[in-house]
Amino acid sequence: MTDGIALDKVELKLGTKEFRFDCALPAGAVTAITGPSGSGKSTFLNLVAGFETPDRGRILIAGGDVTEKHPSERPVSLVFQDNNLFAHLDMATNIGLGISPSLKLSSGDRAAISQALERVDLSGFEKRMPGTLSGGERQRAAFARALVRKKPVLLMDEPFAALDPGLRLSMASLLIDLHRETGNTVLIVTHDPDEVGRLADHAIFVDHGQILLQAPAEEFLTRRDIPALAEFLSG
Ligand SMILES: Nc1ncnc2c1ncn2[C@@H]1O[C@H](COP(=O)(O)OP(=O)(O)OP(=O)(O)O)[C@@H](O)[C@H]1O
Repeated sequence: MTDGIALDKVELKLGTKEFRFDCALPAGAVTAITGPSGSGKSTFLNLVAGFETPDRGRILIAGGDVTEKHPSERPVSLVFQDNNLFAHLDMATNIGLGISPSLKLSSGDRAAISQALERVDLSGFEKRMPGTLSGGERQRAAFARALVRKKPVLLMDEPFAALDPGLRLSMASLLIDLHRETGNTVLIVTHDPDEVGRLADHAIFVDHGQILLQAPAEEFLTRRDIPALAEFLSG
């Protein structure tokens, strides 16, 4: 049993692809999910988020069995590459959806939304529409939406992949700051070994639907004995 996240002998078949995940990820740490394209990184995250349900095995979050729970009932918030903002809703409303899907927001909730916008350097953006924001601003807004949910687990699927290198660095340092403040458990899917070095305490390497290595980030980045990992690390 773990306070973090466990995939306990999880098996899943999607089309012709088979996935087997059996691992425990530590609470309060940033774990990078890496691996070649098509290896199963997003599927791993989808199992934790509840967008996929295992054929066998269990998913545990903070010691609780969430295997049969709907995504909305799991103690997680999500940030994806395309940030999932609704184009026809202003920023305060988009972020409010993180608190209440029915948008029954109290004045306290509205204050929390403004605070979260401030925290990601978007003060005063409440009435702006997503289409009027730059890519980096939209991604910061997605962080703000994750922040207001105050969930113990943050799941991110290549959240910085669409950003230019400078923005990628500033978003990474924002993530590190937010992680220090909240102490939450973070899973981040990334293609980029440099991002593992910058952000992660631990890393797992997925290949053909299985975990080939789980290790502290420093060890992970220096291992050369697994050919697929060596290839991934050499870029
Ligand atoms: N619903 C599905 N039905 C059939 N095959 C699927 C389904 N979902 C995913 N797959 C396949 O499973 C494999 C793993 O997909 P997944 O998206 O988890 O990989 P990934 O490691 O995140 O890849 P990438 O880095 O390219 O985003 C891929 O070959 C994909 O085509």
